[in-house]
Parts: sequence; structure tokens; C-alpha cells
Amino acid sequence: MSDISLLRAEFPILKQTENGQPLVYLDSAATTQKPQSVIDAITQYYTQENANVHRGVYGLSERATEKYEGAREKVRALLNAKSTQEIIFVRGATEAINLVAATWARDQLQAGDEVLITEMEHHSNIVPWQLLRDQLGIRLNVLRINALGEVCLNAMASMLTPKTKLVSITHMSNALGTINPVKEMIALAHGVGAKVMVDGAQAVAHMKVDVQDLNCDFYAFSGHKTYGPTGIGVLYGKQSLLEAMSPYQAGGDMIYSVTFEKTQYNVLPYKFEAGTPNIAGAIGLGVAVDFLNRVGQDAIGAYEHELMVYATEQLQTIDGLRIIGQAKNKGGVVSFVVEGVHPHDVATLMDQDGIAVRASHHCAMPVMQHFKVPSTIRASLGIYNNFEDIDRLVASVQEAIQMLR
Ligand SMILES: Cc1ncc(COP(=O)(O)O)c(CNc2co[nH]c2=O)c1O
Repeated sequence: MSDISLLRAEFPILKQTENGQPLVYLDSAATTQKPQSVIDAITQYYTQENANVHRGVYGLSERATEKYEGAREKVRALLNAKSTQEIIFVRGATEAINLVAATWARDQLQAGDEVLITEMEHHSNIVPWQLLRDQLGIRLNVLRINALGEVCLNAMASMLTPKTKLVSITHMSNALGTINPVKEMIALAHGVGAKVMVDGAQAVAHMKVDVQDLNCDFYAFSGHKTYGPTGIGVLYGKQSLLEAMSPYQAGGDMIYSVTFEKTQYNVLPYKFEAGTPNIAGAIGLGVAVDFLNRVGQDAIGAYEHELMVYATEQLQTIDGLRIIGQAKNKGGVVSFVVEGVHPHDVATLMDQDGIAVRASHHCAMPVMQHFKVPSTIRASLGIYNNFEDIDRLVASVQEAIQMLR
């Protein structure tokens, strides 16, 4: 692992204090902080390269297009997709999932067909399928989690039927930290002819993702959770599926020719990128990919795992504290509740100590229902966190509890 103190120095926001204390940022599952290289790339685009892409026949536009499409190639390589035609820029994982629901699913599913999700999904991978259930009459099945926050492959196999047309699963839970055995889950789903969407929002920044090795049909992630800017994300889709899908949004750039009688759509990936894209966001994402490649996704995940294990051990010494989510295969997320005190009150007091954690249902209300809690306090890790951050977290939790009890 690269020198963490040198890596921390690349993140300007970490130099500031919060309530008079050095900031300890432990909410990277919500959004990661941004390295100076990403910030500089966006500034450089707007100060030296800004022009609309794909249509200008002048140098500025050609350079902007080269940067934009260069970012797409970086994402292709990061995911090991076969072609840049399989890389669609969207706003984030939410839009990626909604795009598949609005196109592939609406094209392919009919009343009585089944979609399988897990109990640990983020709302962005629950509600789109509920809308289709209510509109198309499909059946939405839920693979339950166990007391540790894990799914069971045998239980999944027993839920798959010839009517299961889509399995949509998170690679890593934002609320529990559970890392799912997605490669095995994909193979099971393909065994009954179902396609698989993987929500990779919490994975790409923490582990190497190879979409060809996984053999997933769709893969989604958000740029802002991978050290990139907000408003840019990626949908990967197998080219054969994307070619057959109806367009998602209609307008400029997604067309080849338009008459009032008929429109011929553009080729991939542009068929799914209507209107002026988030050019600066894509360029920033490309530089974030450079950062991930320089540090190494698996190295980041291994370091965060060490911090997570240390944080779990230290927090578990606190009377009345219960860790929510103790999967054997777990990423850099520690969710917990404390007997007799509300998570929001604890997190509010922790903010006074300069500690930034999330107290919420984390857009995973079914997970909260499963564990019979209204919300949890969640510390989620990024490459810039260190063991001192964990020590300050634990001390602040202890102090908050003493004040509240
Ligand atoms: C697993 C998962 N899927 C999808 C999303 C949606 O991503 P977006 O489209 O970029 O918003 C999130 C966001 N998770 C969180 C956002 O804020 N706190 C979180 O835990 C997520 O954690």
C-alpha cells in the first residue's frame, strides 16, 4: 500500500477542521472525497478545453471530444469490457439501474415474469422493479439475508424458476458492508436463462471488477463513489443486449437521422446518451480512474478491510453497542447501534468532535426492518482514512454515549 500520509495529502478537503477539530471523514459510502488531480482536471477543462463534444469541427471541440472519449476508454479498461460501445455514461448508479428497467426490462418482461433482488438492496435497486411490478404485473421476489447480513446461494437457487428473467443484486451493501458472491450468483441466474444486473456502486472503488470474468449482463456504478465528481456514472451492458434495447431518452446525439416519418438511432454507446453529456464529469471520472489504477483497487480494499476489522474490534468493547452486518466477506463499512440512544443523537454529537459519519437508514429500509432498528450509525472508509481516524471515532462514540445516557 502506498504511503497513506502521502495519499491523504492529495485530498485538499482533509486539511480543514470541523468544529475546531481536524476533520475525520468516515462517510465515503455516501460519496468519496476528491484528489487534487480530479479537481485540477475539471478546472483545466473549463478554463482551457470547454466546448461541446462530437459535433464541432474546430480544435477546442475536437480536444474536448478526445478527452471525453478518452475517459470512456479508461472506464472500459477498468471494467475490462470488450468495447467502449458497452460503456454508457449516466448520472450514477441510480440512473443506470433505471435505464435498464426502462429499456431492457420494459422491452423483455411481461406479466407473470419474475425479477429477483436481495433484501440488502439500496432503494435504487428496489423501487424501479416495484414500478415495473405495478405497471407490467411482473413478480418481484426477494432473497432474504441471514443474521450476519449474508445471502445463501442454496436459497437463491431454490427461488430461481424458468420465469425468472432478471436478477438484480448489489455487489457490496452500503448499509452492511456485505460483499456478495456475485460471480456464483450470476452463474446460478444464467442457469435458468435470467439476465443479471449488478449494482456496483459500493464495489468499484474497493475491488477489481472484471465484467467479462463475472459474465454479468449489466454493471452499474457512480463516479462520485470512486473518487470522481458527482453527476457522472456508468452503465456497462453486453453489446448484444444494448444493440437490441430501445433508447432510454430521446433527442440530440442519440440519432443518426431524423425525418418526421422516421428516426434512425445512433450507434452505441451514443444511442443511450441523449443531449449534451456531463463532459467535465466524465473527464474528472477518467482522472479518478487513473487514481484507482495508480493506488490499486484491491490494495485499497485490503487496507480498508484492515481498518474495518480494527474499528469493529474497538467498537465492540463499548457496552450496549451492536454491530449491524457481520458478513464473513465484508468491505470497509461498519454499521452499529447503541442501546438506549438514537443514532442521530450520537452522530450529531460526533460532529462536534469533527467526526463525519452517517446516521440513517442508508436508503436500505428493508435492511433496517430485518435487524429491527430505525437506522444505524455508519462509518464507511476511503483510502485516506487511517488508524488514528478509527481511534478518534471510537473515543467520540464513547463520549457521545456518556453524554446521552
Ligand atoms: C449500493 C448502492 N446502490 C446505489 C446507490 C445510488 O447511487 P447514486 O445514484 O450515486 O446516488 C448507492 C448510494 N449510496 C448512498 C448514497 O448516500 N449514502 C449511501 O450509502 C448505493 O450505496
